[in-house]
Amino acid sequence: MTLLKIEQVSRTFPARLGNAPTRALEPTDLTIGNNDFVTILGPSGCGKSTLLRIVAGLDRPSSGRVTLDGREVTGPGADRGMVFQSYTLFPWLTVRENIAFGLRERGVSEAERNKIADAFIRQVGLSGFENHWPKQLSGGMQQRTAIARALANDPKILLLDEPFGALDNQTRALMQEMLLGIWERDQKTVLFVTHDIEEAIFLGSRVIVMSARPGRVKAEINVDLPHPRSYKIKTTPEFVQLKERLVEEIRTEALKVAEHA
Ligand SMILES: Nc1ncnc2c1ncn2[C@@H]1O[C@H](COP(=O)(O)OP(=O)(O)OP(=O)(O)O)[C@@H](O)[C@H]1O
Repeated sequence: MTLLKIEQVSRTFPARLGNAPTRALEPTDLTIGNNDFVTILGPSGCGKSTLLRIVAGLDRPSSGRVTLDGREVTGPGADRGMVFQSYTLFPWLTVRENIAFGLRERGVSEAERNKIADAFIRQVGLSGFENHWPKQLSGGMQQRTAIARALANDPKILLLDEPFGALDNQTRALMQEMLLGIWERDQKTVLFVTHDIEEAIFLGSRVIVMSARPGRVKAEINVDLPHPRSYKIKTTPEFVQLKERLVEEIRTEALKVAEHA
């Protein structure tokens, strides 16, 4: 069943300070089904974040429309859970309070929201850190908290914009496994932006490759690797073959960017 529909969505940023307008996104179509895990891969500046921000309702398209569960997106809403690359926790709230923030806004009782928050704290492996402040956490732990905060609102779709981009490789690999484990268990719908090819394949059921700016969908590749996936899958011939194909696709686009730089 279709959950998210992106129809002919484009974005041009208006001219500023004598600069020409920036065409960030060509008219783009994308359909995401319930429980899909879709990864969007593309060279720097191809409009990945722009597309995600439009789906989140943080920006408006210049043309086209986005519908979530049949309703047009016109602004932010609790039906979409967002996680960014930069750490966005509220510094004045503890881990538990950060995770329970949306529930508090919705008027859920303290006992109930603590119960829900603690369940997500366990899921993301943060037991024992409930009462820590964000500044006491590593980058990986902050992102675990941000993911738990997004999940605690039980959104229809999770929107993740390079959530592991600032983490070291070891932490990043562990976070990928954690997120995939949650998806495999709870069957959430996820739209995940990355420029890391391995990450896009390991996590995704489908990889969307975007072209160089102005971005458009250049290729859609199904990832038919079995679940549950462990990190060991990254060295299988099937994985390596997919990786080689995507390296070629991305390289072509990156070269176009370099030629115009
Ligand atoms: N608010 C804005 N005003 C003007 N131009 C913008 C704005 N936001 C983005 N752009 C431009 O639109 C293009 C696409 O940007 P976007 O951040 O969506 O790319 P991206 O694919 O997410 O890049 P990266 O992988 O480097 O994060 C870029 O050329 C960027 O400079």
